[in-house]
Amino acid sequence: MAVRDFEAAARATLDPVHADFIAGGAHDEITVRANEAAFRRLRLLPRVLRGSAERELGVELPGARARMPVLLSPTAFHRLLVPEGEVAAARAAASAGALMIASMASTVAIGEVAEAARKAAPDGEQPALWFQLYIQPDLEITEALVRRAADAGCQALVVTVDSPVHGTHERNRRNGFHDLPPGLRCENLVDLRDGESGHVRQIVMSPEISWTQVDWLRRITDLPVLLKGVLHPEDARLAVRHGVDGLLLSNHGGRQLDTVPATLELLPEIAAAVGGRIPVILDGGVRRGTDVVKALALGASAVGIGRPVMWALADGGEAGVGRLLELLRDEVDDALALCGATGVRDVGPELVRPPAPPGRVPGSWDGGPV
Ligand SMILES: Cc1cc2nc3c(=O)[nH]c(=O)nc-3n(C[C@H](O)[C@H](O)[C@H](O)COP(=O)(O)O)c2cc1C
Ligand SMILES: O=C(O)C(=O)c1ccccc1
Repeated sequence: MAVRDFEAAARATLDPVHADFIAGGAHDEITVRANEAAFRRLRLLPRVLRGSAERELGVELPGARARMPVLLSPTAFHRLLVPEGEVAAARAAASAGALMIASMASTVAIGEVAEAARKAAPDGEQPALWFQLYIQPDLEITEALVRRAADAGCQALVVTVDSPVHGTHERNRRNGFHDLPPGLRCENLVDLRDGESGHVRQIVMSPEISWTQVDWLRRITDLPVLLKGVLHPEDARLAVRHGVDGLLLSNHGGRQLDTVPATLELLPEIAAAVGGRIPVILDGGVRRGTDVVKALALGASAVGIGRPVMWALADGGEAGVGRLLELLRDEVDDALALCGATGVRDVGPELVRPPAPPGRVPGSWDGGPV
């Protein structure tokens, strides 16, 4: 079993329009492919004779602790895939001790998602749950959303900043997929402010959102604030200066600006810009335990997965996501053991190498006299 088996299984059952919604990216999908390709290119160079009987897989993140370094990046519209929607993902995450970032564009209200997570978590464990936010130009609406997330018990806000406009997904355009089908809606946006019961607002993506609103958000909430979608090292430095509590280094799975670099390629530069002052979490193209170890080695505190969660949900609901997380947990543990590492904090850049250049390998025997 591998993550790619979940994709194949999901494709066998999913409406092809929904499969395209999940798989698709912006325009030519160059960045979609680049994310996975960057992991495939990089090589691991293990240490030997220095491991331990068990690996420490737990991570401390702003406001939350998780039992594994793989978290669920925010993804919209889970009820397209299974009737329980986000509740199924939240239960599986809480049982596995994985952090879930609930999407603002969730088809179950954040209060219900949090309640499901609490019930599924082992006794005495607080489920790790963050809320993803698109700052709305109407700050009263934004504040009401923040209050809903805080009241639900979310431990941090993840502000997605790579979406000043909607990404152009040509597959959706070709398929005529523009909205949720009747009966499903963005439940977090129901009955916000305008009183009219049952009224659902549209999520507004606005190019006018700036650091001013990020500063404002930091003033109106005590929750840690992370930014998702910072790619430029200069913006990473600005984020630190604005008192942001963490970065989710993400290109939205190649769904916003096409042709941006793979997140793994940017990681060393972003980690250097941040200089350990705040955690950097990476997502985009993570499909194997070895991918997780590569990202950790290059400076990530944890990694996120997007599409794999959608495939696992489509394939088997809560149980499917449970199997996916168990698989990745085992793969990470295995890769760390094979690297001679005692845990997620025991890996550094010395464990990765670029592939050898094509042609003759330096230092190898060239066929001449020995
Ligand atoms: C179907 C789908 C829906 C998504 N919805 C959201 C969302 O609501 N908010 C958000 O910030 N990112 C969203 N993303 C981006 C993910 O959070 C994440 O950055 C990306 O999927 C990671 O790449 P991966 O799919 O290769 O793991 C979505 C991605 C997919 C595939
Ligand atoms: O598809 C996406 O990537 C995404 O971020 C999104 C946001 C809002 C509604 C639906 C999808």
